[in-house]
Amino acid sequence: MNFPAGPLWLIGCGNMGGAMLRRWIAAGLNPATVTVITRSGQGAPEGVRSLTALPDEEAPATVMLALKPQQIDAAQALLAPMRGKPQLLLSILAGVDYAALSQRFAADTIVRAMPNLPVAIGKGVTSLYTAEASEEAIAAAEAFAAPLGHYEWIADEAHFDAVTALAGSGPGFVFRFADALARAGAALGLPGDQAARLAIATLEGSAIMAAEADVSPGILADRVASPGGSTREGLNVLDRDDALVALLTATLAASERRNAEMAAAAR
Ligand SMILES: NC(=O)C1=CN([C@@H]2O[C@H](COP(=O)(O)OP(=O)(O)OC[C@H]3O[C@@H](n4cnc5c(N)ncnc54)[C@H](OP(=O)(O)O)[C@@H]3O)[C@@H](O)[C@H]2O)C=CC1
Ligand SMILES: O=C(O)[C@@H]1CCC=N1
Repeated sequence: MNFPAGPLWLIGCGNMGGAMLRRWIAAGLNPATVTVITRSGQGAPEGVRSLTALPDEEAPATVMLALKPQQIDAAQALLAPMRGKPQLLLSILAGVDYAALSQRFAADTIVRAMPNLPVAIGKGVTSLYTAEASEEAIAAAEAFAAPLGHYEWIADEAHFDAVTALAGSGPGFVFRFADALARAGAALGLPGDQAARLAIATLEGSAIMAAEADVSPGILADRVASPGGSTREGLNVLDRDDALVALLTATLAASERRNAEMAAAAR
């Protein structure tokens, strides 16, 4: 799939915008078609023009908003003098909804995109939502999403905050789990560095196996647990009163709530 024709402007290029842009360039996007605009002029990959104000000699085909949700008004002020309107405006701002975006920004099509950090290695998850789009605009959004890893359209925007909690924030929770697994191993007496290596390699193999399996992770967990063996004893701790499910439900609910607060602040 080819990238849509440029120019592409990124407003903000930090942890997430930078990860996406680096991946796009690795997948063949011509860096000469990209302009990054930030306050500091820092963070753009090599070969990409980096500015602190809008370029006045070109009109962008695509604009991606990659600053913080709390900076949406600054983005609106920054883009106000833009010539014409882009064909596609992508927003990765957590929480900020389609209505808040369309009130502030003119574009032929606005698409909310919620990536996660493994986009950096082409193994991310990107959720997409738009209220209205032509086939051409959908193809353009997918051309940007495809090199990042798995992507899905979310039919109902009301689910977007939950999707953001599960997949957008998800790597944060998984990294924390990896750390906790290692610390638990160290608490049993393993050297810390060895426990960390074993925990990460175990997560890597298990995630790849779950992705390739034709049965659910629940069934795979049962396959690890030999009858009367030690895994079942450990699973009993996670399963007692649905302890792990309850913990993760509370975790996602807290994130979802914060997304809703950020959405309300942007309205
Ligand atoms: N981190 C993640 O895993 C994910 C983040 N997101 C979303 O991505 C967005 C960015 O998050 P993240 O990359 O983590 O944040 P960072 O703080 O790493 O990056 C923010 C970027 O915005 C720039 N910026 C801030 N203010 C302005 C401004 N007024 N004009 C232009 N640029 C500005 C900053 O540069 P400077 O300070 O130089 O202006 C920086 O490049 C957020 O909306 C977040 O919800 C979505 C999914 C996952
Ligand atoms: O923490 C945040 O607000 C963003 C949203 C998803 C991941 N990071």
